[in-house]
Amino acid sequence: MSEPPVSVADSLRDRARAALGSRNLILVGLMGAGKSSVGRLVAQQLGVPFVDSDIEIERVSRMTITELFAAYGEEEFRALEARVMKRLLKGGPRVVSTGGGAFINARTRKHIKKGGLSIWLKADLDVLWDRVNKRDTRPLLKTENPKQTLENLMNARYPVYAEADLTVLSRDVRKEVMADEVLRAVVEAQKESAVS
Ligand SMILES: Nc1ncnc2c1ncn2[C@@H]1O[C@H](COP(=O)(O)OP(=O)(O)O)[C@@H](O)[C@H]1O
Ligand SMILES: O=C(O)C1=C[C@@H](OP(=O)(O)O)[C@@H](O)[C@H](O)C1
Ligand SMILES: [Mg+2]
Repeated sequence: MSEPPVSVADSLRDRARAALGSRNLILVGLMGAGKSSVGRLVAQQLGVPFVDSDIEIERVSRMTITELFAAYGEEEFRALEARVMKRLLKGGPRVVSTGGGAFINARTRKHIKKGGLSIWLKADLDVLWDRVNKRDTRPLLKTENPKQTLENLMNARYPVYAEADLTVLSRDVRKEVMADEVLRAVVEAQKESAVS
């Protein structure tokens, strides 16, 4: 009996799942890049658990990110974030979406590099701004000129995000298209490491 035809989408999913193996896939990048929403779709496609470090931080602290920043400041938030990330990365495979500052913190970055395959969702300022200015849940953008603040963060952080294992351009296309591009990047990375 002949095999049923395998759809292109199924084979991309299967190939990405095989390429990931038991590693975690960790999404990094600036606020608004789509880490939380695209990460969730990628996990569904791969059939592995999804965790978002911000949601996990809010769960363990029983406070919102905004409340944490207001009560304890950014430094304490980063220390908590580092501890939560270390724990989330212990098991695998998982898709882990990080908060935008996680990969910038040296301790957290070390956990991420050790904990799996990192992928930078890279976007330009206008794409990010269009997305983040619709909500006021991001304490770092509560400034007089939040678009300028976002641009300053881009300038400071992009060289660090560039240390991620993989990069995918986050643009104005559907989240499902972005999720497919992430899967494709995972497959391509595996092919390249097999050749070298
Ligand atoms: N590819 C996309 N197309 C349109 N809107 C998007 C896309 N990716 C994310 N968004 C929207 O942009 C906002 C920020 O996305 P989110 O996933 O929270 O980003 P991050 O976690 O990187 O800050 C959300 O409202 C989300 O629905
Ligand atoms: O860039 C940052 O430093 C932050 C990004 C946020 O997550 P998202 O990138 O998911 O918005 C959240 O962790 C916190 O507001 C700080
Ligand atoms: Mg997020």
